[in-house]
Amino acid sequence: MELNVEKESVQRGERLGWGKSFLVPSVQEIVRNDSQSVPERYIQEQKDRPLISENLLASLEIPVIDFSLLAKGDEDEIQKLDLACKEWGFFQIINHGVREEVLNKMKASVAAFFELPLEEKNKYAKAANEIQGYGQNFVVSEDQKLDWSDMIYLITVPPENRNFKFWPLTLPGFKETVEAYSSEVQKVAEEMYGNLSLLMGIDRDGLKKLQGELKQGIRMNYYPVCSRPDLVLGISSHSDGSLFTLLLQDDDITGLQIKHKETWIGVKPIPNSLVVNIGDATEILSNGKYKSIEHRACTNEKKPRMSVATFVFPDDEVEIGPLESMMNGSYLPRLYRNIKYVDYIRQKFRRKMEGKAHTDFVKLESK
Ligand SMILES: O=C(O)CCC(=O)C(=O)O
Ligand SMILES: [Fe+2]
Repeated sequence: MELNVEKESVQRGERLGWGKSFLVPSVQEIVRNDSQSVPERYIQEQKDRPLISENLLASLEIPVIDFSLLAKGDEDEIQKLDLACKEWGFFQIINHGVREEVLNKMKASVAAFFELPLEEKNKYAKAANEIQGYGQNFVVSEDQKLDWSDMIYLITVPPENRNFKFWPLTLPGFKETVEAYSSEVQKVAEEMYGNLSLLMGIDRDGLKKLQGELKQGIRMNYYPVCSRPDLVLGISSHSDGSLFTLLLQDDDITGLQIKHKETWIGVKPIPNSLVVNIGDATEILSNGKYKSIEHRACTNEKKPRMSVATFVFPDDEVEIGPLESMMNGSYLPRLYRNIKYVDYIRQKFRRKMEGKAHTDFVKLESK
């Protein structure tokens, strides 16, 4: 119902953008002013609180894929990728080709941005009706619990979609570094796109032909220290709306947790690797074979954590739906309806981040 109303207004030619979010205070600033107290709005309901004290099944580790083997067409590695996407929806990639120097510069640039005084960062603040810029997204009501993090989100590919009013251009090297990182990560994304095509039974360039070139947005997350990491979440449980996401994280802090077989598992970083996770769009294209997995980020008392999430997604106007090759009569019936990508994303941004509620929205009733 709601979606139809929105479609009509798009037809009337209104530019709605991807979504809106209430403006909220900087958590970094809250901690700077008072490092001990945790305001009520950040204290999660009991059921959502992280299990900090548990060992989080540390022995269970997500798969590791050697990306250089995929690029060579190594059959065993492609099978490993299939299993990683199917059973886990999350894996770490090594030998991905993004230069170590670029990874380090990217981390340094993100750190330098968040170190800027608040007045300076606020020059790049997002407006309530935009998703790009410095601030927080997915805040859709006044009484919703808030995440213990700040972020800056920038659309990076295609380059003509960059909106430099949100880029801290006065920060030395920031633009060059983000551009270099964006283009090296995009190559990894292209390789992944090709492999996903093969895994879904179409030609290597099949997804590109069907869905067009990959778009890209980079979300830089900053999680300040928290005196009560047992009460808050850095990012609430959610799945990504992307085709897939490539995450760069600090080497020495385990903050990311994924829900695997109903249990939260911590993702221990492998230095210089990237974490890849399947997004909602791939879940829909694959007719549910590869699921977008719920994940969240936890905080700690000792050290702020940063992460860089690169989301790759199709064009707004592309219709996503299960590929023909992923449906097969009564054996593999269609499980999701088709939806224009921009409509999917708009409904996603209209709700708070809430586990898998978003893919359920396009799921068909029948099992
Ligand atoms: O910081 C992390 O580990 C997770 C970030 C994330 O899930 C996101 O930005 O969508
Ligand atoms: Fe995410």
